Amino acid sequence: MTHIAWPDGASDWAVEATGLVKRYGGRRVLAGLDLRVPRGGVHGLLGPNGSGKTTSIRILLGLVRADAGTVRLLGHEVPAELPRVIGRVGAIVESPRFAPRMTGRHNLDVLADSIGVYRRRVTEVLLEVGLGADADRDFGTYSLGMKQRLAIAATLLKRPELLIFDEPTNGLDPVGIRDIRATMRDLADAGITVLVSSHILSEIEQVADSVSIIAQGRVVAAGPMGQFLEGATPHVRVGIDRPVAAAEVLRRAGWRVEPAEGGVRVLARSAAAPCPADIARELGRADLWPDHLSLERESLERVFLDLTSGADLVGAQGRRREVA
Ligand SMILES: Nc1ncnc2c1ncn2[C@@H]1O[C@H](COP(=O)(O)OP(=O)(O)OP(=O)(O)O)[C@@H](O)[C@H]1O
Repeated sequence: MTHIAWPDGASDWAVEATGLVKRYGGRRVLAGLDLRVPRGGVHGLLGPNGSGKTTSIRILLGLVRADAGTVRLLGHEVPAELPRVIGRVGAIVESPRFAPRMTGRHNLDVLADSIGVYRRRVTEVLLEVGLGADADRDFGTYSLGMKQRLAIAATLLKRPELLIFDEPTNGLDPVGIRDIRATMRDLADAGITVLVSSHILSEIEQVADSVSIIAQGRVVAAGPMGQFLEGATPHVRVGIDRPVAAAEVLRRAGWRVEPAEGGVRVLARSAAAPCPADIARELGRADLWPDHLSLERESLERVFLDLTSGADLVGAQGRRREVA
């Protein structure tokens, strides 16, 4: 059972993978994975470590052969028609290798020559990723974030329509992460489709227009980002120094209550969102006084955790969150 929330009639996919199965030894790493990436925007492929993100991406790029299933990249079947489409796709799957004693620009010049791209394109791509000012420094002196941006610049040389990045912010500091995020946003705004994998929710939440959540080798939820959060009812976060007593009172009053840092989280009694004033009144009657109450929207994090938390995911399908 999956939760797919693409708009009716959506059909313009940059990536369309159906029923992908991959086994390593006796182990099934992909278990019938269906992945749709709409043309345009940033699409996040979000999943815990080991869920099959890299394997899926490698299959999309024809680097690994699936045991079953089909892949279409920009409308072409992969791997059969790969030569016809690969020039329109840029990817970073592993750490790219550049020469440390050559400048960023020189590294790209060499690459441009080898793939038959004019060198003036090198200047353009360096500017596109914000490396204009550092282009003439040795690659070895770059921060990790700058190295990663140079790798992105390299993928842009051929003016791709689709970019695929596997965990591009791994190992970066917060500034590097922010820069990569901004770069991905800029590229998408310029009309390139960006598919980016990550196991870090907040990163995807901040940059992606749509998302596929992958767990144990399958896509368990997918759709435009707004769909995930819209369907979810808001909850009230209650900051209180006696959370156990507060939870008891609120449960008796009919709310669903969960522990939360510094207090409790109150979920809907019915389809309507819980009302902070009602909660405050109930607590006040029991001589319990919260230091704050805030109405919060469900975050992608909660949806993700519900969908990917081992036992729930496999066994208790009824408990899964509907996002459609
Ligand atoms: N070449 C291989 N041989 C054997 N097992 C593999 C191989 N490649 C991947 N695996 C296994 O397949 C599973 C999925 O790996 P994959 O790298 O696709 O996941 P991932 O979601 O990208 O995880 P991570 O974020 O940790 O990279 C893992 O258990 C991994 O150990």
